[in-house]
Amino acid sequence: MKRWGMNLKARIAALSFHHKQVVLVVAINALCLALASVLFFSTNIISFERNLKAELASKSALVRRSTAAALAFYDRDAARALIDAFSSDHTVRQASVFDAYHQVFAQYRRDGVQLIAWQDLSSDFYAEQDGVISSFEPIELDGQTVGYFFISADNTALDEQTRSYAQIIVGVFCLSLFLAYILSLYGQRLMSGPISKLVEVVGHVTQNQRYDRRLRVERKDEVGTLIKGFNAMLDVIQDREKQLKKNGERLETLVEVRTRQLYQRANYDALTRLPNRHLLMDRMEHGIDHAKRNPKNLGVLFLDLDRFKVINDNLGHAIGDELLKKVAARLVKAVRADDSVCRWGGDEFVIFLEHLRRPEYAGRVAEKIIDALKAPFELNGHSLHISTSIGISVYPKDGEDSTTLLKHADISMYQAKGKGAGHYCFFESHMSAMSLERLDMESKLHRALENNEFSLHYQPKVDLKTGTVSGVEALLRWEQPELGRVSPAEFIPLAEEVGLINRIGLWVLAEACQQNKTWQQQGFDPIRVAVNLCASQLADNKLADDILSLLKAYQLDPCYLEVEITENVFIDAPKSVYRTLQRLRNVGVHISLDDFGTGYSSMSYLRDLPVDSLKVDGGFVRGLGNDAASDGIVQATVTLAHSLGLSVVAECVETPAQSEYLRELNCDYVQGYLYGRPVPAQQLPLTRRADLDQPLSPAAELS
Ligand SMILES: Nc1nc2c(ncn2[C@@H]2O[C@H](COP(=O)(O)O[C@H]3[C@@H](O)[C@H](n4cnc5c(=O)[nH]c(N)nc54)O[C@@H]3COP(=O)(O)O)[C@@H](O)[C@H]2O)c(=O)[nH]1
Repeated sequence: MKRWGMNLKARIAALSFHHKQVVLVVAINALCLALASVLFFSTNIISFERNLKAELASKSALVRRSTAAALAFYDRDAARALIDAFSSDHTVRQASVFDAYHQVFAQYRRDGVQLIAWQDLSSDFYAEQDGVISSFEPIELDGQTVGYFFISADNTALDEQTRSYAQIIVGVFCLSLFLAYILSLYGQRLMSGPISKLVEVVGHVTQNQRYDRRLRVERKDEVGTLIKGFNAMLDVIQDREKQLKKNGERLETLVEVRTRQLYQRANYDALTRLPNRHLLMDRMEHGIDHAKRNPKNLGVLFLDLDRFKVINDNLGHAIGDELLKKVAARLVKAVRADDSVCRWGGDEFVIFLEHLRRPEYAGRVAEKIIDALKAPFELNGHSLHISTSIGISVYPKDGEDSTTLLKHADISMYQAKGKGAGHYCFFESHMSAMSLERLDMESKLHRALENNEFSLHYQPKVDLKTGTVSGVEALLRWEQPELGRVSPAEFIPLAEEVGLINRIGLWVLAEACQQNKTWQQQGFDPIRVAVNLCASQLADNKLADDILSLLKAYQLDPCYLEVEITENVFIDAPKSVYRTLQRLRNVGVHISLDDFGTGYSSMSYLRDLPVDSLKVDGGFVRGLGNDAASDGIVQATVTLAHSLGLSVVAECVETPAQSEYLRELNCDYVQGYLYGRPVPAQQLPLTRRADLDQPLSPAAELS
């Protein structure tokens, strides 16, 4: 039963809304009809039965009144005549009149009906049997019971009536159910037709994802409002859909652009727009794979710009960046379209040559590149000169994978740097070991300051007129526990490259100032101590402050400090370098131009430089007396310096002849092995008067 109920519930739930409503209406109708039928049926049957009984009771009353006299006069015939009248009434089964002594007085019975005896009569007023109704009552006359009357009749009329009522009820019930069904079908169609359409449109919208269908609003009731609302909702959805589509398209474009940007960012250098190292490696790998299948040469050129750091530090990063862009453009122009020019990082570029007929042709490309960079770069009113050192490795000779080829090109680039600016160098197998050495030295150099491995040696400068030591040049020495003494010519360029020179340079300045003060405190005549400064130190805007602080800290008069700078620091130098030097000079620090004659010297620029003396390069001094050009240069330098009010120092004076010659040329000061090699402070042969023809002997050492 429970299962049946659940099945019915499930079936009803599965019905459409329209059918549910029909079922509901029919069910309610059936219920009402059933109730009405039961009510109608029961009231009618009851009243019919009551009528039958009333009729029987009135018949009984009539007979009792009529037979009372007959009983009183014991007139059986009269009573029988009255009773027999029932024979015409086919419903009466039997009628019996009993006298006061309960004896049958008169009787009628229909054929086949068994007569009832006095003793069978119950005291009930109506003793009912199935399909029979009866009446049994006393017959009274003047208040005295003179007899009894019993009558029974068929109840079949009631059955017939019941049956006919039932037929009517069933008929009416069925007809009205049918009508209710038909009417509710029609009514529901009328009511829920628009809802069905609504459902259909919803289905269409959901299935096809198209929001252009609309329902006609034909009604003004709730369904009409619902349809209006539904249409409005579709309008909103359609608008949203359009918006979404537009947004989607915009997003797609954005994703495309971003993907392109990401690709660009991942594979290209943001500044120069050249492929970056990632894309280069990719291209190299691809090229090597190809070359493995179709044997051919590939070239890798590793470029490092010379002096870029100086320009960048001096003129600022903005100009440095512009310069890199212009260099990149010239590189691209210098090589063929199928060669890959990539920015490796900083001022380093790599050019990958995929079509190299012969390994040596890579050298021609290098030459082309060096030539391409020769013309100055005009930037922000500066005419900048830059060159590049190029290392070359060739596949398959120098390596069969991209990493090895790059490493070998890098190593040979350092070799090229060793040759001076603007050179190239092919990789050779012995270079690997040299490169490892360099790396090793680099790491040792990083620890040298902390480990107190540096010291200063001092070389005297002698006044040619008085023969006295007028000053000393402080020269840095590095005593590395494992490598022994490392030449400054070797480690100073390395310190510049790895960015350690400024820290080391500051240490040199502090040490030299302190030592000079110590000499003064020890009672020696005050002398000037010269310290070499390189370009990146001068590019540091804090340099003047640092030097002034040191002088103050060691209470050294600025006139006892000299800084030696090379002409190269002025090439493309920003105003700040001049300001630094001018500031130092203003307080009395002596400024000397080292290696004079080897750089870009020109009369006009010399006039404006904040310098006090020129130091003739040792190369010219060595040529004195042997080489007319050297003689001429030294002579011209002395004349020029004096005409500008500058003093002249000649370095690397090794022989008395050179010394004599310099005196004749009117040179002011000399420095060289002839007067003393660079030695530690304690061994410095400081003399008040130098013997110009003899090197200072350790015997003359002051203590
Ligand atoms: N920025 C800094 N540079 C420095 C510092 N200390 C040294 N240096 C530079 O290193 C280069 C090599 O120096 P060094 O090996 O000390 O050579 C110097 C002298 O020893 C050498 N010299 C001196 N007299 C003679 C001589 O008669 N003959 C000869 N063959 N060599 C001699 O010359 C070098 C001095 O050169 P210069 O500076 O040009 O006066 C060198 O470039 C140093 O400048 C430092 O602290 N900071």
